[in-house]
Amino acid sequence: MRTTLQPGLTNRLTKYLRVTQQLIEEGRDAVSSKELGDFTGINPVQVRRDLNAIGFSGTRGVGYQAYDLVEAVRGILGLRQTYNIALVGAGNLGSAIASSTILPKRGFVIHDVFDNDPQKIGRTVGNVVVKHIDELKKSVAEADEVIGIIATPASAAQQVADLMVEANIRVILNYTDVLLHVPPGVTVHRIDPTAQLMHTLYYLTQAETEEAAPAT
Ligand SMILES: NC(=O)c1ccc[n+]([C@@H]2O[C@H](COP(=O)([O-])OP(=O)(O)OC[C@H]3O[C@@H](n4cnc5c(N)ncnc54)[C@H](O)[C@@H]3O)[C@@H](O)[C@H]2O)c1
Repeated sequence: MRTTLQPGLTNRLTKYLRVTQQLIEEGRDAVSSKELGDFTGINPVQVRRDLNAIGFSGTRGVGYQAYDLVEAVRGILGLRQTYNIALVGAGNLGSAIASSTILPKRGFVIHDVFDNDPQKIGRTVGNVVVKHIDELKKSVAEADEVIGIIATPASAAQQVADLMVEANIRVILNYTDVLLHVPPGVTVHRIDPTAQLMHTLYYLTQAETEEAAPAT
């Protein structure tokens, strides 16, 4: 049975995983807690504490073995080697996502792309032939897709989410600005660049306020 991790720890481990995978792709064998800290914005002391907590240790002066770290974190997070994804919306954004070379490197395969526009069905985006949205349920079951991406206009998002839920998709990445309603057991992640900007601007404003404040 897998140990239940605190959401904060899960979130940080995911960040360490992303950075370490990136460094491996850049040819690195080892990674230090300072680097993990620098690239994630997490204090290196916290990095060491987190990796200790999952039973992973490094070597002084060398750091952590990058491959072993990736495997350890993937194991702790219960990640499979690959995930098949169903993407709905073969427009500008959907085509860009389907053509991404980064996703497959990280084990995320856009296995099926769906649309409802007859002009798009049968066309290829990335390496995938666009299917009609009516085929979603059958295709999702066949390819064991547990992740769905919504890249349709906002007006279609809830309807598409309902189809995904019916098809047993458990994680939905929603690129539209609609707040989706899904039953318990289904997780929705909204990709919202404005939220990221607001988050970043908050820290920028804070730093400026601190600089402007007279020293005590
Ligand atoms: N979060 C972000 O970073 C980000 C960035 C860009 C776009 N977006 C959003 O992503 C969405 C897609 O943007 P785009 O520029 O690719 O739009 P687009 O119009 O180019 O593509 C939308 C596609 O969805 C299809 N579609 C419409 N209704 C459908 C349905 N019911 N079932 C299946 N397919 C359907 C259309 O035929 C079209 O191919 C929009 O909601 C946009 O606001 C988000």
